[in-house]
Amino acid sequence: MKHVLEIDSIQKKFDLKTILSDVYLKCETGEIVGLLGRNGSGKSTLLQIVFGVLKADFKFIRVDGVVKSKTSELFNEISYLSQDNFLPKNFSVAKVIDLSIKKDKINDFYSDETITTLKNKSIGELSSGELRYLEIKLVLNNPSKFVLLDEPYNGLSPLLIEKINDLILKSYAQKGIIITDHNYESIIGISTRLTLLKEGKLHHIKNKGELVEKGYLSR
Ligand SMILES: Nc1ncnc2c1ncn2[C@@H]1O[C@H](COP(=O)(O)OP(=O)(O)OP(=O)(O)O)[C@@H](O)[C@H]1O
Repeated sequence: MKHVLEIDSIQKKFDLKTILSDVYLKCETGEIVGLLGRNGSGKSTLLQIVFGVLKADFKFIRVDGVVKSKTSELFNEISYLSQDNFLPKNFSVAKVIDLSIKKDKINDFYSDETITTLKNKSIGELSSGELRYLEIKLVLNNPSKFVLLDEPYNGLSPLLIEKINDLILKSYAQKGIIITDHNYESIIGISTRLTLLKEGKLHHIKNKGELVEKGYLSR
C-alpha cells in the first residue's frame, strides 16, 4: 500500500538566523529522497523537526493527507536514525535485537554474517562502524511507513556502505526513505530523487550539473 508523507511550510530560526524558510518536501512509499547540503545548511534540523524531537517555529506534517500535530502521532509512522548513537551501552546486542525485532523476523535478522559475529558482544564493545550498521539495520526493520536516515554512512568502510545500500534497496518498496549524508556519491547513487538544502530553501535537483551550478560541488 502506498503512503505519503508531506513536510510543509517548515520554518525554523536559531536566535535570529533563519535556518529553514518555508520548506516543503514530499516522500512516498517506494521513494528514496536524497537530501544534500553543505555543513550547517539545516539538514539535521529538518529531520529532527519532522520526527518531532525539535520544535519548529511553524510546521505542517501530513501522513496520507491527515495533519499530524502531535509528536506522539508520528512515532508509529516514522522511524529515525539520528547522527548520535542511541543504543544503551550496557545492553547486549542479542538483547537489543530481541527487544526491537518481531519474533518471526529474528531468524532473518541474524541471517547476516556481520550481525551474527556481534551477537555475544555488548553495545559498548562494538566499534563505531559495527554499532552504526546495527542501528541502521534496526531502524530499517522497524515496521514504520517512513524512515529518516541522518548520516548513515558516517564512519563505515566501503563494504559496510554497500551492505547498508543493499538493506535500503531491500526495504524501500514498502517504505518512503529520506536520507542525508556527506557521501554524496552514495546518495546520488541510491536516491530515486535528489534535493539540496541551501540558504533555508529546498531545491529539487535533476542532475549532478545542478549541484555544481548551485555551489554544492566545485566540479
Ligand atoms: N540548538 C541550536 N542552537 C543554535 N543553533 C543551532 C542549534 N542546532 C543547530 N544550530 C545551527 O543551525 C544550523 C544548521 O545545523 P544542522 O545541524 O541542521 O546542519 P546540517 O546541515 O545537518 O550540518 P552538518 O552537515 O554539518 O551536520 C547550523 O548553523 C547550526 O550551528
